Amino acid sequence: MSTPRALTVAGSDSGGGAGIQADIKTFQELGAFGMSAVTAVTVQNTLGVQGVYPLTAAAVAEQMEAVGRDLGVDAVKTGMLFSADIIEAVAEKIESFGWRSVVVDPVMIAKGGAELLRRDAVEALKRKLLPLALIVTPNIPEAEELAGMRIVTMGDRREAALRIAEYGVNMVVIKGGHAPETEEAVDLMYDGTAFTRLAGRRIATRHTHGTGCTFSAAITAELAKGLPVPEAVHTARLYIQAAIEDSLELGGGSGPTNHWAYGRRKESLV
Ligand SMILES: Nc1ncnc2c1ncn2[C@@H]1O[C@H](COP(=O)(O)OP(=O)(O)O)[C@@H](O)[C@H]1O
Ligand SMILES: Cc1ncc(COP(=O)(O)O)c(N)n1
Repeated sequence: MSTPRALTVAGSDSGGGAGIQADIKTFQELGAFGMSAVTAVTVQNTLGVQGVYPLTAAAVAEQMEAVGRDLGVDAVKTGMLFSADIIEAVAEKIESFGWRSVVVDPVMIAKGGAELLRRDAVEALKRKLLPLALIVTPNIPEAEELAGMRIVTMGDRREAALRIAEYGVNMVVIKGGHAPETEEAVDLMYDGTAFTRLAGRRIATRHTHGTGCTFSAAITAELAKGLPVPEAVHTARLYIQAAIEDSLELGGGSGPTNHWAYGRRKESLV
């Protein structure tokens, strides 16, 4: 069997819980070979983002070209893209390589409030990148921005998913981590015709740094292995649930999730 190859185009998180670091750990745990094109270096720990140093769009495009041309890519995800220039360069490379298994995590604002996507880049994300995405995974504030509406109820979420799908993306998953406190964390998936509710037990914890990155990376790893999107999303939901439940309790703020948890649980069942 050939080795599944997954590429992340995202920012570096020095704290290791989100961004490129979360993605590569997740790829590895789920059995995909991980590669990266770094868009920006962030100075970050569990207490927040203390600095953002973006790379040029050319540097991002060259990294994608280097891995695409030589190692090959079965699935790609995007995370923090920071500027319209970088988004345009990334979209251009995805198109020129003809990559189809494309997961767009439309990272905008870090949990502590730092801007990871410039406000003037949102339009480029909608017009250039979403039409190339197989699946887009906004959290509620990101879905509000993309759909141009407030989201309070599940009905609002369904309406937002319909609006986001109009940009030409096949599947939309609006994640529920930011929804008001309930017993369950519920993600809503829209596949162009039907809605599916993906629910898990909501864990009372502050250690949710990088949950969105980890969830979208798990989807990407499964797509790289050739799984269909609904199955990839289902596995990603189990992966992030385990990673949040078996918290590592690291750092003085919002700590990382446990990228080993899913694999260790599976091993203990064998
Ligand atoms: N406290 C929690 N308990 C269980 N699952 C959670 C919790 N917080 C987030 N999740 C799950 O983690 C994933 C990422 O969600 P979310 O936090 O909304 O994304 P982001 O990190 O992009 O803001 C989703 O599948 C969501 O349901
Ligand atoms: C480099 C980088 N990329 C993304 C996030 C978002 O993290 P989260 O998944 O917690 O919203 C982050 N904090 N840093």
